[in-house]
Amino acid sequence: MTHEPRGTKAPESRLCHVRTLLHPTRVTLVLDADCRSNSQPHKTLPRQHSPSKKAVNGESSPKSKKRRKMADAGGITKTWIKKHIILYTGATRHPFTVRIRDGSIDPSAFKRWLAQDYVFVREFVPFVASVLIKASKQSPEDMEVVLGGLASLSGEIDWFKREASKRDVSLANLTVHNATRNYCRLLEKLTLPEVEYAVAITAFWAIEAVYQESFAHCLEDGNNTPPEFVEACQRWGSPGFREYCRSLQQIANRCLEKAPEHVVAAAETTFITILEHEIEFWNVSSGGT
Ligand SMILES: Cc1ncc(CN)c(N)n1
Repeated sequence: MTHEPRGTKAPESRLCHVRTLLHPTRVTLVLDADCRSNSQPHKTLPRQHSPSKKAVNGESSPKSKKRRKMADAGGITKTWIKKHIILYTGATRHPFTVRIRDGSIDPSAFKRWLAQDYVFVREFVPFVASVLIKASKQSPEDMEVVLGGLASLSGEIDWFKREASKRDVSLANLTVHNATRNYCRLLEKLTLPEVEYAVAITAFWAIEAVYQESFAHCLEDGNNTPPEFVEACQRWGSPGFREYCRSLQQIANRCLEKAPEHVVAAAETTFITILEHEIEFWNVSSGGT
């Protein structure tokens, strides 16, 4: 499957037609007639066109005023979380992680997740490396935050190998599920040099934030997380990882405030697409194909 440059449909018009159906083990996304179905390619890359000078300078259009308001309200990404709260909750409170938290997780579901996420993380490395290259051209501070994330992936890959061997999960000759393959293809597209930094850093933040929120919930008060899964939850649910995600979010907000309208629109579409992919990915872990 290849991803074409994104279409012209505004994210707002798509999202008002999205519903999620909750089921004990999976979250189903339902898109109405004028939205694409789940099986169609995701369109996330910015269209190549020249924005007007006003849009570039972000000066006086009603949209740029709206953006300034969003910045004052705690950042554009925060307003997107609120705007797309159904999808966001679908990704961050998925039955898979909720079951880890309440202790009812099937160990075979955890093993399935482990193997698929190992595949994902290996593909995540070149994506993060591409964000690092883009960050290095923006600011030394951004570069250091992204470099920290990239460096930690080496330990993460080792952790997956150790966990797999502890749990008798073979990482050789894995069957890669469609949801994993599709998500990896999205990462590949987002790795391209022509993807704007604002879009790439927003994607990076969203990917990390879903795991942070999901696994932090498994450690919050009232949890019944079985001891054998606590280490996994701490990997992404720790205060340190939360701080790192906040730094990514601040970088994304800063870039989005300065970006032309078409890049902001592309970043929002990418944010939505990532939430959809995260849900599909959890669904596989919960027993889907
Ligand atoms: C699918 C997925 N999403 C996010 C992460 C966190 N890096 C991950 N490991 N896997």
